[in-house]
Amino acid sequence: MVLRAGTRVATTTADVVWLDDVTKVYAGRVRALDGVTVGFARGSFTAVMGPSGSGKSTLLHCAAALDLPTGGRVVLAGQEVGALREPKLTAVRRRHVGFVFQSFNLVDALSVWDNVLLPQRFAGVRPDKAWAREVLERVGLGGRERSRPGELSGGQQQRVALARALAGRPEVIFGDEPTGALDLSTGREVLGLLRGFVDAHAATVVMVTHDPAAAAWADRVVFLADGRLAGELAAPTAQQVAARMTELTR
Ligand SMILES: Nc1ncnc2c1ncn2[C@@H]1O[C@H](COP(=O)(O)OP(=O)(O)OP(=O)(O)O)[C@@H](O)[C@H]1O
Repeated sequence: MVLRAGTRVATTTADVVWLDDVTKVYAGRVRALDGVTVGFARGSFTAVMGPSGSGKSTLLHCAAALDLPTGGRVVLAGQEVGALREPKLTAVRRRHVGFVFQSFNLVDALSVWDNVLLPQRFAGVRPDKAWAREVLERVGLGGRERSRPGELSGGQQQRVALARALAGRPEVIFGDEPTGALDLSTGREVLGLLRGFVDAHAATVVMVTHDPAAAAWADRVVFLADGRLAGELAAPTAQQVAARMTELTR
């Protein structure tokens, strides 16, 4: 099948994101991903784990259309990413993807409310303010709309980032160590919120983490080793995940 820019691809599965034999080579020699085929179904919560340097961030970046693969295909929200060029690529990302990073990445000069609506404004879409308000309520920040990020705790800032990721009703939310900078109980709250949005709103979450306890909140854990898929676990427990990680790092 020849795919043109903007072509919508009919996949046979309910996958919101699909990587088909994806390879990513950096600087012509570092094979960060090597023939990875994996899909992320609508309404699912997936954790991506693997030893340091195994390709987790690269997978996330390729899946989120932040980077293009060297080989293979990435289909995001029905669009073949590799067939798109800027500014269409950015438009697809802004419209269909939400991000939650370890470092929150909020704009300090803006209020909580303006941070939450920022991606939609960048995307040039009319913000759904009623939904944004509801999302802020759900993450426990109703009434803090006028606060600045610097006035909030780390956990509250990550909840703002979560509200921002959800406010545009993205097809998929990517988390890059979203609890990495949080203490245990605050991290649990954020994971519980992500889990709640998957269960109640059929949100789709793909999260890179090093923490087996965080991965245990997911429906499935996908393991990477040396840029290749190294198995997966459904309905994982933290103990199972930790045991698998020990095998992979041996
Ligand atoms: N921009 C880049 N240029 C060159 N090599 C890169 C680049 N980004 C990543 N790599 C290399 O690709 C491989 C995979 O890196 P990646 O960051 O995806 O792994 P990771 O599993 O996320 O690692 P970590 O757990 O340490 O964050 C590593 O060997 C890394 O050094």
